[in-house]
Amino acid sequence: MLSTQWNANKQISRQVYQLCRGLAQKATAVSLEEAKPYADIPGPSKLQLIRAFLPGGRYKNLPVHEMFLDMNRQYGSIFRMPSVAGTDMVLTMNPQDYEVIFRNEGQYPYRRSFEVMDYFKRVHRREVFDGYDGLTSGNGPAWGKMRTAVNPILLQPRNAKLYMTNLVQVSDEFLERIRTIRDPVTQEMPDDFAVDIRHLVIESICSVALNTHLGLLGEQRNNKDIQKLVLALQDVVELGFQLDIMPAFWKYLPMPNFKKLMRSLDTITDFCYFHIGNALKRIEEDAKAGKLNEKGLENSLWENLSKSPDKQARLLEEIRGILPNKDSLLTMENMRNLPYLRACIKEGIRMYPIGPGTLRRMPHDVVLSGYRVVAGTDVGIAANYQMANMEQFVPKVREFIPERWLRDESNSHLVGETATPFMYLPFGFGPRSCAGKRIVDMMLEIAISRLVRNFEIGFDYPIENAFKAKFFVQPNIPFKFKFIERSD
Ligand code: HEM
Repeated sequence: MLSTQWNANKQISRQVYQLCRGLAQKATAVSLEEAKPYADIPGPSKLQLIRAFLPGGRYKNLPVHEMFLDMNRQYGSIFRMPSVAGTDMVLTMNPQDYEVIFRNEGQYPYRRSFEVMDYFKRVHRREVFDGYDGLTSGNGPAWGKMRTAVNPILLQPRNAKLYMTNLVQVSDEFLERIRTIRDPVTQEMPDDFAVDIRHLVIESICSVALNTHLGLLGEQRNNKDIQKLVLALQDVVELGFQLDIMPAFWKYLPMPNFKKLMRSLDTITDFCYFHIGNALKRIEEDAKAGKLNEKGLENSLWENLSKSPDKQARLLEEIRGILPNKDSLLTMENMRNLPYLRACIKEGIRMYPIGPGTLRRMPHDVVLSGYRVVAGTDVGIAANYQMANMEQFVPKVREFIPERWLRDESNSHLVGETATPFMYLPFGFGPRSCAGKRIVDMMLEIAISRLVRNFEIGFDYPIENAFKAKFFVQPNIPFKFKFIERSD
C-alpha cells in the first residue's frame, strides 16, 4: 500500500517536473532570427581534421566513441566536422537538440548514406541494383514507397511468428554446438568462441531474410564459400566506416582498402542474389503445391549476466515461468510476458552499443544548441555513446543494472530523464528507425532465454576490455564462457 502511494507520488512529481522542464525549454527556446550563425559552431578546421587522422595524429586508430567524447570535451556539446566525406557534418551531444532534430525530420527523413556504398550500387554493380538504392541508402519518395511495403512484413508482431520457427531451430543448433565444443573438464568454450557467436547471428539473419539454412553451426562450418562470406561481412563493418568518415582519398587514388571493400561487397551481393533466387523458386513451387501456410549483441549481455549471478537467478526464475523444462517450447504467446529478460537486453545494448546513434539531413533551418543549422546539413547524434559512458546521463553508467528499465523498481530512477525516445537510440528513431529491430529482439530473446534455461553461464576473466570499437564494436578478448548444464 505504502509502496503504491510512493510510486503514485513519484509518478506525479515526475510529471510535474517534465511539465516544468517543457515550459522552461519553451521559454528559453531561441528563434531562428536570434540564433548564433552557423559559422560560429566550434570545431576543428579541415586541415586539423585531416592531420588528426594521419599517422601520429590525435584520432589515428582511436575508436570513434573516444574521438567524439574528446571533441565533446574540446568544443562543447555541439561541434562541426568540416567537409567530412564531401559535406559538413554537425555533431550534437545535447539531448535537447535530439527532439528538435527528430521533430523536424519531415515526411521522408533523410539519412546520408555511405558514399562508398552508393558507388558500389550505382557504378560497380549497377546491373544488379538497377537504380534502386534500397532501404539503408535510399531517400525521398522512393525510400518511402519501399519502407511502406517492408514495414508490415518485418515489424508487425502478427507476422513475427513467420520467422519464429526458423529462429528457434537456429538456437537449438547453437545449444548443440556449445555441448559439442565445450571442454569436458572446465566446461569452458574454446578461445575462438566469438566465431560461433558470429555464426549464430549470420545463421539467424539468413534464416529470416533469405529463408535459407546455411549450416554454419554444424556441418557447413568450414565450407569455403561461407567462410568467404563471413570474412566479407567483417570487411564491410571495418572498411565501410574507415573509407566514409575519413577524407575520401579513394575517389582520386587507387586505395587497396577501397578495392578490398568492393570485392567483399561483391561476395555478399552474389551470395544474397543466389539465395534470394532459390528462395523465390521454393515459394513458387510451394504456391503451386498449395503449401503456402504459416511455415515459417548477445556477447555483451552474456558477459554481464555471467558476472552477475543474482541477475542471472532473477532471469532464470522468470524464464522458468514459461519454460518449466529445459526443452519446453517457446511460442509467441508464452514469450509475451518477459519484462526482466527485455530489461537485461536493453541494458546490455545500452552498455555496449553497436554504433554511435544516427544521422539526419535537416530539410529546413533549425536551431540546435542556440546555433542556426542550415537546411541540408547532416546532423549526427551520438546518444548511444553518451548513454554508455557519461555518468551525467546514466548514473552508475558502467554498472549492469537491468532494473533501471523496469517501472516501479527502486532502481528505476537510475535511468531518469534519459528514458525518453529521443535519447535511447540503439535502433534509431521514428519512421526511419531500424527495420530489423523486431527480428533482432526476437533473436536475442529466443537465444538468451534458451541459454539461461539450459546452462548456468559463467566467465572467469576480467571484462573491462572485452570489446574494441572502431565504429562498430568487435570482440577484443577470447570469449571463454563457461556453460554448466542445469540439472533440471
Ligand atoms: C543489434 C542489431 C542492430 C542494430 C543495433 C541496428 C541499428 C540500426 C540503426 C541505428 C539504424 C538507423 C536508424 C535511424 O536512422 O533512425 C538501422 C537502420 C536499418 N536497419 Fe538495423 N540494426 C540492427 C540489425 C538489423 C538487422 C538484423 C536488419 C535486417 C534484418 C536491419 C535492417 C535495417 C534497415 C533496413 C535499416 C534502414 C532503415 C531505413 O532507413 O528505413 N538491422 N539499424
